[in-house]
Amino acid sequence: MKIALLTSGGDAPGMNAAIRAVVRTCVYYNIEAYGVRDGYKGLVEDNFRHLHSFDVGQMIDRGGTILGSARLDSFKNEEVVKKAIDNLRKRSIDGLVVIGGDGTFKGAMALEAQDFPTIGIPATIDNDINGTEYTIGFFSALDTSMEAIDKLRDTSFSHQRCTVVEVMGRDCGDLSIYSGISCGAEIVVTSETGYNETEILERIQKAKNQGKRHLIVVVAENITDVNQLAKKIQTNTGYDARATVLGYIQRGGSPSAFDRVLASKMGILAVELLKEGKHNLATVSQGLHVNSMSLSKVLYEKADKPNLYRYLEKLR
Ligand SMILES: Nc1ncnc2c1ncn2[C@@H]1O[C@H](COP(=O)(O)OP(=O)(O)OP(=O)(O)O)[C@@H](O)[C@H]1O
Ligand SMILES: O=P(O)(O)OC[C@H]1O[C@](O)(CO)[C@@H](O)[C@@H]1O
Ligand SMILES: [Mg+2]
Repeated sequence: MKIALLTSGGDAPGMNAAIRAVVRTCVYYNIEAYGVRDGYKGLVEDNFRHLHSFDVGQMIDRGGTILGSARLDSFKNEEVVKKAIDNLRKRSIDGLVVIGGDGTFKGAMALEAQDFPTIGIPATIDNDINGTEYTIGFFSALDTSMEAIDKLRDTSFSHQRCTVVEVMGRDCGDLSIYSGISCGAEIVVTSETGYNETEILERIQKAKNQGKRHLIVVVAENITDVNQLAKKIQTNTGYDARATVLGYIQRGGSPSAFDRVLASKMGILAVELLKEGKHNLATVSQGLHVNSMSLSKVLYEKADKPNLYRYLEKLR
């Protein structure tokens, strides 16, 4: 049997641990593993490499992805997907493991629609895949944002400032809300909370009137210009205000223990599913366990996520 694997979309800490687990599990079961360079781009350009056990040594602790990643918009085109499948079939590859976010999973569904057996492993700092409680990379990115906001708190307190911090997550507020809980932020704004500038300014003004020395406001990306918001806070509330965009540091760095374990469990399961002839599935985290679920369900069925804002309210 031959299995190919790729990483796609934004890189996430723990992708290397997932690659390692897929390759080493293949070696365990006498399956040939082939790494594809730069996501779907390498699939279309026929950029494959046979991977051995030693090729994935010394990397469980490394951020990024040794296979490289890319965004290939043309993969939405059926002809481009067919070209990728031609390359896979030419090499007699029996199944493919794709490691990435929701977009990557849509690519997996496009491959399945053309009858190519595919398994998705969720890896994105955004935690925006419905059917899995957590995605690989999310908690590592959270550690990074938590450490950064802790540092901002030091200077924010010292200078009696209102500190506005922009956190990544595309359209999903999870990284922002978890950052807010773990750093004790006073206000968190995400697409789920909605953006009501007047109300935010009123709340900050109220904190000032109550004698609060400083404030942390976490704002998810794609909501508003945080520099402009800081200016408005300074003009309207009496706080000196500054904005910081955390940006791509959230994508890098060594994966946390949680992400390494999650990636290892999911990598093993992905290979075992293909070995058993199962596909069109994603690996998902459910509590402390790793399970599998159909790609369409994982993407489109609304998950019953806990309402984390509840915790924030009580901690204010
Ligand atoms: N509808 C689709 N059909 C086929 N392929 C798709 C589709 N959507 C996305 N893809 C492929 O998946 C790649 C990765 O998707 P995307 O850029 O959305 O990142 P992602 O996997 O969601 O990761 P992240 O959001 O963490 O950066 C795209 O560049 C494209 O090649
Ligand atoms: O790397 P790019 O293409 O700028 O994408 C940025 C996006 O990717 C993510 O970092 C996830 O990988 C999102 O949080 C962000 O919106
Ligand atoms: Mg995505």
